[in-house]
Amino acid sequence: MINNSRSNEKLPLMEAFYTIQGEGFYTGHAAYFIRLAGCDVGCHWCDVKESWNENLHPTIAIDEIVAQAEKHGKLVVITGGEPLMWNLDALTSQLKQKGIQTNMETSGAYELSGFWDWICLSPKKTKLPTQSVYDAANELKCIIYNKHDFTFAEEQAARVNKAAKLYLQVEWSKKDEMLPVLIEYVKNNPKWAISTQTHKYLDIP
Ligand SMILES: C[S@@+](CC[C@H](N)C(=O)[O-])C[C@H]1O[C@@H](n2cnc3c(N)ncnc32)[C@H](O)[C@@H]1O
Ligand SMILES: Nc1nc2[nH]cc(C(=O)O)c2c(=O)[nH]1
Ligand code: SF4
Ligand SMILES: [Mg+2]
Repeated sequence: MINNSRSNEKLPLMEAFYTIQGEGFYTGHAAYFIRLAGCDVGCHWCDVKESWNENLHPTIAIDEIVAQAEKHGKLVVITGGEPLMWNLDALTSQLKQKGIQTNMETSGAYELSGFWDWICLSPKKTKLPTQSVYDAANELKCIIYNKHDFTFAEEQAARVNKAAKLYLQVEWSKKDEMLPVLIEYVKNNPKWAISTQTHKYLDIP
């Protein structure tokens, strides 16, 4: 049941910016990113470790986050940090009331909340996804840092719902070493597609 009332709830916000989605199924599409603070999953290669401690970022009223989002197109990507550490029902229902598409980037480590048009699940070994996110994910995006990550990716593909699109994305610092391996893997296992962090090549946020 969507809560239609305006809310005074707040969420910890690291940053919000209008850019081009760099990864996964929506690569190339203009999107307003809302990066919520807080994450305890602890990926050693995480490219946004500044987001981990929510106490270092302000808490902002959801009304205000939505008012800013409204100024920038019709597609929002909620990311973090780990966005599912927070209940996202109020934020996503308000965005939808404004006619904005709600996409999310998540590790799936917490129970699903919110009302979503698209969920990108990027599972992590340190804190596996909940069943609620395996069931709802629209795409599975597994990060390849070393060869063992292909095994982990196959295990995750077996757990996610069968409609989810499957992507392998090279960990940025390992791309010179692992991208050729990833390319061969996808040629041999064509149920997967490659996702690259195109925004880093384009030098945009
Ligand atoms: C920073 S995370 C935030 C959302 C959520 N915590 C998650 O991990 O899905 C956004 C996306 O960036 C990916 N990512 C983070 N660091 C990366 C890196 N060094 N190389 C490639 N992808 C990375 C994550 O796996 C995830 O798909
Ligand atoms: N351009 C751009 N695309 C992205 N896709 C997922 C991102 C994220 O950090 O969640 C991201 C990001 O930080 N920038
Ligand atoms: S789950 Fe996401 S935000 Fe958290 S450490 Fe891993 S990549 Fe970074
Ligand atoms: Mg990023």
